[in-house]
Amino acid sequence: MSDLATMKCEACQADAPKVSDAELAELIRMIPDWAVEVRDGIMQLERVYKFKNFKLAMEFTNKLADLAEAEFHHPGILTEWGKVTVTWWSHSIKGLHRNDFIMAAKTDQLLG
Ligand SMILES: C[C@H](O)[C@H](O)[C@H]1CNC2=NC(N)=NC(=O)C2=N1
Repeated sequence: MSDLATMKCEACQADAPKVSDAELAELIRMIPDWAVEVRDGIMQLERVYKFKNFKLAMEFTNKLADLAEAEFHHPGILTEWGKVTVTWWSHSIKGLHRNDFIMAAKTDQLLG
C-alpha cells in the first residue's frame, strides 16, 4: 500500500492549492483502483467497492464515516445493495487536494 495511507490530512483552507497536473499524474499512480472524474467542472476521485450484500456494504460505509470524522475530510458516498461508490474531492477548493489522495488510500485500507 502506498505511504499515502500513513499521511494525515491538513485542514481544508479555501486558499489551499489544487494538485498540479504533474502531482495528479504522480498521485493517481499510487491509488491505481481509483478513477479521476470531472463533474460540474470539479475534478474528483471515484471508486466502486463491491460487496456480497447490503449489510456488508453498510458496514463498510460506517467504517468510512468514522474515518472521515477522524480526519475531518468527508467523501461522497452512494451505498447500494452489494456496492458502495466513494467520491473524494475538496469542497473548499472545488477540486482535488493532496488530502483527497490520502483519504482514497486510507479508504482502500478499510477493506482489511
Ligand atoms: C466547514 C468545512 O465543511 C470543513 O472545514 C470541512 C469538512 N469536510 C470536508 N470534506 C471535504 N471533502 N472537503 C472540504 O472542504 C471539507 N471541509
